[in-house]
Order: sequence, then C-alpha cells, then structure tokens
Amino acid sequence: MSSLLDEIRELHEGGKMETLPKKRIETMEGLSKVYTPGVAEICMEIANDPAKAYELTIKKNTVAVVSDGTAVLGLGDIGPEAAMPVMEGKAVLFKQFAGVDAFPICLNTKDPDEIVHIVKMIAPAFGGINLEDISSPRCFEVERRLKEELDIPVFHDDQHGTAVVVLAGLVNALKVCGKKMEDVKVVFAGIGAAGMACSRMLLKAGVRNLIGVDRQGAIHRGVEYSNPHWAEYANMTNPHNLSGSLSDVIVGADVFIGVSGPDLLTVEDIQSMAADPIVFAMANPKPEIDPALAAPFVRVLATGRSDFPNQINNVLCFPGIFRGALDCHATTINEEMKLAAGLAIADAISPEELSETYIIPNVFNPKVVQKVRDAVIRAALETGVAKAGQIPAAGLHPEKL
Ligand SMILES: NC(=O)c1ccc[n+]([C@@H]2O[C@H](COP(=O)([O-])OP(=O)(O)OC[C@H]3O[C@@H](n4cnc5c(N)ncnc54)[C@H](O)[C@@H]3O)[C@@H](O)[C@H]2O)c1
Ligand SMILES: O=C(O)C[C@H](O)C(=O)O
Ligand SMILES: [Mg+2]
Repeated sequence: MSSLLDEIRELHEGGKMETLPKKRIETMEGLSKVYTPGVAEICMEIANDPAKAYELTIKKNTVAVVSDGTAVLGLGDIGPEAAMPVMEGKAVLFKQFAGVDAFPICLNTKDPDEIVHIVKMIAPAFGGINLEDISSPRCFEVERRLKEELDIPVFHDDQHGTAVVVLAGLVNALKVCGKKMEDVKVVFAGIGAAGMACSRMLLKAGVRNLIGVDRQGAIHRGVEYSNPHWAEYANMTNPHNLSGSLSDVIVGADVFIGVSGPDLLTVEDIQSMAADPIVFAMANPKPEIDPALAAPFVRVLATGRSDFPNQINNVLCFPGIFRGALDCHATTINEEMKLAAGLAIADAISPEELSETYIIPNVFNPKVVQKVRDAVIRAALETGVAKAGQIPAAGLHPEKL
C-alpha cells in the first residue's frame, strides 16, 4: 500500500503539467518576430478586430478550469490550494484526450459575486470556461450569471458533464435490463450540483418517477427548504410525494444513482429494490457503497472510479464537449449539445459489446472524444450557436499515452 502511495506522490511532485512553446526561439531575429517589435503588429491587428484573437492567440484552443475548492470530489470544502491537484488533473485530461490547452485556476474566494467578476475579467484569454468543484447552491448562480454575461461556452462540469455521462450509462444499462426510461423508478442520493443536473437530464430523457434524497430525506412538496432550489426540485420530481429516508423510498426502485458521499447505501437497501437493480454509486473517491459489497446483489453496477468496470465519470464528456464547442466557436453549450453528447457516448458501445460490465465506454476508447465532438458540433450548428465559418474535419490532437 505504501508503495502505491509513494508512486502517486511521485506523479504529483512539482505538479502534473507545464507550458511548452510551439516553436523554440533560437536567434535574435526570431526573437524580434515572436516578441517585440514583431509582436506589436499582431497586437494592433487584434486591437482593431478583437475577434482576431481566435486566429492569432491561444484563445481558440484554451479553457480555464476554475474552482473555488469548495466541493472537491466528495472531499468537500478543502480550499483552493488543495483543489489544485484535481484541477491540474482535469487540465491534463483535456490535453491528452482532446488536445485542448487547459489552465487550472483556483480562486481564493467563495463569494459568487467575486467569482463571477474574476472569471469575466480573465475570459478574454480563453475560448471556454469549465467550472469545477464549486459547491451547490452557489454554483447555480455563478454559472447562470457567467452564461448570461460571456459569449464563450461556460460549463459547470459537475452538473452537466455528470448529467451527460449518467444519461449515457443509463441508456445502456436499461438496454441490458430490458427496461424503459418511462417505466423505471429512479432514486437519487445527493441533490447538489450533480444530482440536480442529472435529475433534470433524466426527466428530459423520459423518466417520470424520480425521487431525490438529501441529508434530510426525500425531497418532497409541502416543506420549506433552506436550499431555494429544492422547492423547484420537489415540484418537478417525486410524483407520489413520498417522504422518509433513503431506505424508505428506495423500496421497489429500478435505479439508484448516488452523487453524494461515501457509504450511505446498504446491501439491504439494494435487496429492497425491484428485480435487476441498477446501481450507479458515483461519489468520489469513495462511492455510496463498496462495489465489492454491492456486486452480488445488482444487475448493473457502476462507480466514478477507474479501478472498477463501468466508470461513469465526467472525464468521458468534458474533453469531447469542449473540443466540439471550440472547433465550431460555439457561444454556449446548450441542452441539445449535452443530450447529443450523452447519446454519442452511449452509442460508442455496439449492441454486441454491450453487457452488465460494459455499459459505458472506457475513456481510452478513441471513438468517445471523436463521437462526442462531432455530435456536439452537429447540435451546435442545428441550434444556431456555432460561429465558425469553417469547422476543422477533426480538431483532435490527442497525445499518445
Ligand atoms: N463520477 C462523476 O463523474 C462525478 C461527477 C460529479 C460529482 N461526483 C461526486 O458526487 C458527489 C457530489 O458532488 P457535487 O459536485 O454534486 O457536490 P455538492 O456539494 O454540490 O452536492 C453534494 C450533495 O450531496 C449531499 N450529501 C452529502 N452526503 C450526504 C448523505 N450522507 N446523505 C444524503 N445526502 C448527502 C449534500 O447535502 C449535497 O446536497 C461527490 O462525491 C463527487 O465526487 C462524481
Ligand atoms: O473529478 C472527477 O473525477 C469527477 C468529478 O468531477 C468529481 O467531482 O468527482
Ligand atoms: Mg468535479
């Protein structure tokens, strides 16, 4: 065990990334072109037409991964410095899987006004903003305001990236079990950033019987919640207005989706579910139930981790979504683009390949980023949010592993 920890630590020594120039400057003449005085010509070209930033700077391929360190994985509010290894990791994944240059930016503030202000002020350098691990409900306001005020895509990965991969996983898990979205009872644990967005996505995909459970139990109508988003949530979910604990409402459920914290689902809970239970225990780094405990009692099991089969993790989504959005200069990432991304991920597994232990493609499956990128561009064009005159046939430059 300690050698594994040593190995992990070694991979993090000095951070996980660096900046590399595209061309090395070897001579004074070269210097005069890349830097002053030559660079001044380019600056003035952009000053006269700021849209030229897409042609003449890193903007067209660059995403800011912005966090305030308040909901880092399931570790909670561990602060901006401690959030950096996750944000560096996301930046590495952006580059490796989709050729996107991403910068980890951890802010020393939790104030939504300040976060919105800072992100707006740094936006000129970036082609997109990936918000990460900002706790709910502040994340909803931050994202809404930034989407309204910026003309580059703003995407809160924990909400929408997760919703996209959950949709993909559920589409395929239901195929394995021979069940339909319209007929299944779905119980969510954790109605924060991820739970809220995943619920919305599944309702859009046709689920009718969906119940959300948080620390106070099932979210239902007739209660005054301190979280203003839960009243709205109660109105759109829980058709029979059930109250009670997770164990109370999970009885007879076809699907459990956990985006909460570790060890809150029991084997007895799973045994009370309908036949062929589907369990997505996605809390990181420790899922809602130990997968080894759950496995004998479920038909389909998925976690957010890479060390078990069926990893349902937003890494399947954010590289391809941003690759597509950047390549077509999308001004936003809309619902149609997210839905298209989810279906594209599901579609990366052929009917012959589909099984209980293979409902979701592996992130190393080269089809995933390409399919997501193409589907996102198609949806952006169809919904009129793509600004690019010409879209590269394949904007991918994934590094070899
Ligand atoms: N696999 C993935 O791709 C993926 C993506 C996003 C989030 N997650 C995981 O989901 C979890 C939540 O992330 P988030 O960004 O939504 O955070 P969040 O802080 O916005 O929301 C977490 C919610 O879970 C609730 N919760 C926590 N412990 C609970 C418990 N014991 N019982 C009931 N409710 C509980 C909290 O009250 C909160 O409403 C984290 O563990 C995160 O790692 C996984
Ligand atoms: O970071 C991950 O691996 C997934 C997700 O964004 C999370 O917060 O857990
Ligand atoms: Mg996250």
